[in-house]
Amino acid sequence: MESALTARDRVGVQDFVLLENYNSEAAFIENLRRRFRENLIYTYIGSVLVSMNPYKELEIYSEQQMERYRGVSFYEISPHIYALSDNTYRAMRTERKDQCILISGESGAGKTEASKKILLYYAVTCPAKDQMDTLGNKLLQSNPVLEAFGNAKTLRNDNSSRFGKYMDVQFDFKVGFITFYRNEKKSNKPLYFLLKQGAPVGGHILNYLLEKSRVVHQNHGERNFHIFYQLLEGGEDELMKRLNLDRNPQSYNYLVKVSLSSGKHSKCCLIYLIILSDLSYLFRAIVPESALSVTRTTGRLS
Ligand SMILES: Nc1ncnc2c1ncn2[C@@H]1O[C@H](COP(=O)(O)OP(=O)(O)OP(=O)(O)O)[C@@H](O)[C@H]1O
Repeated sequence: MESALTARDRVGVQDFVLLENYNSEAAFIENLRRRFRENLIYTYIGSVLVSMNPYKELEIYSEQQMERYRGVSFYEISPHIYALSDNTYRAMRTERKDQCILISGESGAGKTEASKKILLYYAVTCPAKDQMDTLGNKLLQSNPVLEAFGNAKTLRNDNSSRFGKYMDVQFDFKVGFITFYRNEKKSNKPLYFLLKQGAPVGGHILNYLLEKSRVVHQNHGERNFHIFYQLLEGGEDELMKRLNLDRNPQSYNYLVKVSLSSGKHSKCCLIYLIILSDLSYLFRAIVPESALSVTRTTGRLS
């Protein structure tokens, strides 16, 4: 198992706990900066992962990288969101307790991307049950739908989530026993329960605090929810005709700069409300329901 840290991994300190000047904000920032210059965007503070948005594609999310982090202890290898994902998964299996990963940060920090990386890690590395082997993929594939209705371009982020998201992934388990033998005699104890499978079998995505006001008002330089533009751009001709829509977003006040008193029509608002009410059914179809859920906090990102 490869666990050696390269010289590059050792730029600065990879855990702020090891920072000599640990109570200096300047030293903290300087360490982040030194690592960031080397495209090392992850640094630990103990079990918390600090992530910096590189705003460019880095070659650190491949399947080979996932393999590197599988089953390896947190501190043996350079900090990574896969390390946190793997650690959380293993804690769930060994402690047999629900786990929670809390992702926080300002707009554009990379929270949504981080959550996708975590899901991708589970989709690729967790054992899969035959009938459910695409669950991780289903959760991932639901993202574009959610983002169409809940994301919009803002001044800080071209794909800003305008709602809070709670997502849980449920894993199956099987209770097993180990019976210990001493001198070929069966001992009464101990009997251990084992979490044997650990395959993702279900999940939920809950949305809350959707910024509904964006439908009728956006700040300068910002846009309405993606779905409006996607509908006008990609909707089939027949649908466009039925909804009496024209393809040019400029025709709609709500898709350019809004003036509520203007005479232009606001059909998109109505369409949005109808589609939004259908969304829960759509998700029920994509994401099957099942048993376990998550609560324990193990880390913070971004
Ligand atoms: N790990 C990463 N690698 C490369 N680019 C990234 C990464 N994380 C984020 N980005 C870039 O930054 C953009 C903003 O990230 P993201 O949408 O995840 O931010 P956010 O914290 O969810 O913002 P908001 O709170 O506004 O929704 C992404 O669209 C992507 O271009």
